[in-house]
Amino acid sequence: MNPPPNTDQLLTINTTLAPLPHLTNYLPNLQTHTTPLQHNHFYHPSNHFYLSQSDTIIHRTIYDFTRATSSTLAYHRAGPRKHIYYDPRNVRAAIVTCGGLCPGLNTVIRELVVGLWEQYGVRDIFGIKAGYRGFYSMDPVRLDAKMVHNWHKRGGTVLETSRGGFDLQKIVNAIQDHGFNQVYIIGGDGTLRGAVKIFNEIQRRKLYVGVAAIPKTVDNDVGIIDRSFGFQTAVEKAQQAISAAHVEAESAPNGIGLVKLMGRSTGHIALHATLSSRDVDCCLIPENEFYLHGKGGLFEFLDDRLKQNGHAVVVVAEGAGQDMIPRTDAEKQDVDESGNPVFLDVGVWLKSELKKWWAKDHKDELFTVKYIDPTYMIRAVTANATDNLYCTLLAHSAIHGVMAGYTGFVAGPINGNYAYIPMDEIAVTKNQVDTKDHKWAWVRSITTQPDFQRN
Ligand SMILES: Nc1ncnc2c1ncn2[C@@H]1O[C@H](COP(=O)(O)OP(=O)(O)O)[C@@H](O)[C@H]1O
Ligand SMILES: O=P(O)(O)OC[C@H]1O[C@](O)(COP(=O)(O)O)[C@@H](O)[C@@H]1O
Ligand SMILES: [Mg+2]
Repeated sequence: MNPPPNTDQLLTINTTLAPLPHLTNYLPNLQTHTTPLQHNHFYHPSNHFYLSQSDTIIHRTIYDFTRATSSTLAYHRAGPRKHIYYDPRNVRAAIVTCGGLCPGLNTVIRELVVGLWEQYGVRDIFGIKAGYRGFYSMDPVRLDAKMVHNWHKRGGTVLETSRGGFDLQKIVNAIQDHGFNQVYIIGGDGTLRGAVKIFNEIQRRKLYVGVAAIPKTVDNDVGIIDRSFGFQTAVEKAQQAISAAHVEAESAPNGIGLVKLMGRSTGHIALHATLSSRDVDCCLIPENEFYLHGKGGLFEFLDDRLKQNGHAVVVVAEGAGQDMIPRTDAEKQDVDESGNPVFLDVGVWLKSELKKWWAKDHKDELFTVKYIDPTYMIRAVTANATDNLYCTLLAHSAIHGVMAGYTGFVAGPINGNYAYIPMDEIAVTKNQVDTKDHKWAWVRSITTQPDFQRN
């Protein structure tokens, strides 16, 4: 074992500040204005109220003190700046939501509108209908603070959303034609990849247009940030499905409760719902391949569990086990309008495999599988209190950043503080469950499920 470090030992951390794009990078003569917050009688700006270029957040906070040096990236802190690069009277802001639903979408829209309206006095705020395609195929909808007043109490997105329809030239032409000079894009990994292209094209055309994105992913699959908004709400809802599955399973001889949860390529919802519920016997996620038959397989484990407890609960993330489900060549090629692979229903397949297994091996014993698929129920809800507050802080962070002239960034929390992260950096990240870390070990220890490593 390594000896503990001396108390006088020094750890040097080399910090590199991630470059944050600014409008003046390509429009050097832009005029600045004093922020209207300075004269807003609800705010009493003190010395530490405004942030400056040098306020940063360090990304990595965990270090081995026995190493003499280490390194990390730092990001600019989100928050109001004293000098802004827009005259609020001339701001024309556009807000768009893209991709699948997520609890809190309406809160983010509401807070963007109210923040622009109340804090900066912006009066020209527009909603783009139905995702990216709405820029060029539909009229923008004028929004005001009164109109969005209670939107946070509604699930979904009042602006509507869609997949596909990304046409870069048409979108940027529409931004120019409508005279938008601030664009707020709310969406997940696909949306962020599109937002990077929009930002690059805006830069290429040297347009006076600030672009900010707010990461939306119920799957929590975007990297760098602590977690995505709506994720906690979804986990909370998922637990209701697990509880129901548990009740059904407990109330039948050899009862299996099977719950399928969202998670296209990551199992965060399944993992967190499993850890919080404690009723789950086996959690199957895309990051950890599993198999059904033979030694160390799912059925051997369930056989034991049914003998011990008389029932079992299995949670499966939608992207898990996809390689095992038989599919036609056409199904293998199937993608949605955004180009995401279309999955077959792992829950339906698993239910049928469970029944086949039982019929073959335990013919005469009673057996029940109750399959619960709460897919859209966990995301088509309003955000809980924590997520609502989080959405507000994200929206306000985005506004302050755009007003300060920053562009091509994503607003998000890093180690509990809000930061501006370059869009192109976050668009290529992926937050997956680390099956080597403590959290997954904890899942394994409370479920005692197999590791599915054939050996
Ligand atoms: N690589 C990409 N380049 C440009 N646009 C993209 C890209 N991937 C997805 N999009 C667009 O982003 C929007 C949302 O993407 P999607 O994958 O459906 O949802 P999400 O953003 O929630 O992951 C769609 O309009 C889609 O066409
Ligand atoms: O049926 P839809 O609307 O395409 O949504 C299903 C997908 O949406 C998700 O919840 C999240 O997708 P995005 O974050 O990419 O929008 C996935 O887990 C799921 O596969
Ligand atoms: Mg996605």
